[in-house]
Amino acid sequence: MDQNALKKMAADRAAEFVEDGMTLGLGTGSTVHYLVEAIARRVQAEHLHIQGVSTSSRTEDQARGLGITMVGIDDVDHIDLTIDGADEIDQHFQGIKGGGAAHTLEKMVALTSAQNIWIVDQSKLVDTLGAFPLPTEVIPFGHTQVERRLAAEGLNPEWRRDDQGQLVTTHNGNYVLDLHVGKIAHPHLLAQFLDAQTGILEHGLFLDIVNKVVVGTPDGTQVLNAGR
Ligand SMILES: O=C[C@H](O)[C@H](O)[C@H](O)COP(=O)(O)O
Repeated sequence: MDQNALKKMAADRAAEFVEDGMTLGLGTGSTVHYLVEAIARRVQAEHLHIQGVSTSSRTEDQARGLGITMVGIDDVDHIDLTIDGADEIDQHFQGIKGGGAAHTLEKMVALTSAQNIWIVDQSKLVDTLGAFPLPTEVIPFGHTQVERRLAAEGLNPEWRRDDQGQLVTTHNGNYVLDLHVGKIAHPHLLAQFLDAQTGILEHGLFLDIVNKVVVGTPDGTQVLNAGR
């Protein structure tokens, strides 16, 4: 079974957690693409009244195009449930996100949400975080100084570039600095360090956030409860 089939399986299962009347946070990425399709099918078939809050223009455009009502994050007083993908999830349900450079908006939506579900294929489950380079979003002013500071700390920073070699920019017009840190033994300590760095708008460590993980496996979907 290919990876996309597993992503779709997880997305379809997670769409079942959507209830009539909910304000929903919608993440970003290839797995969320299947989720938005699955939610749109339910909205149409069951005449659900839901509204979505997006984490990227990609998701926003797709959801609107499929007939899902979308509202801005500053126009809602709460979000009931956010469903998003992830790049890595460890045994303690801590995660890395931002492979699509959307982690700042995703974290804002996740932290506003009463519940968070992540949808992944089984390859995203790891013992220890860090094989996936940790994304950080860096403001353009002084970005080289930020890179030097992180390099001096041994965090092996590398600017993310597109196929033409241009620096990737985020929704906010900032750059993405990926940290090749290897195994992250103490994610909270690293998060604390990165949170304190002037110039880093946000990093992709999502700690103590997710409530449930829906995993696509060749034997079917698994729903893992994080116990929070
Ligand atoms: O910035 C992107 C997001 O954090 C994605 O949710 C994450 O990269 C997973 O994406 P995908 O479902 O495409 O593997």
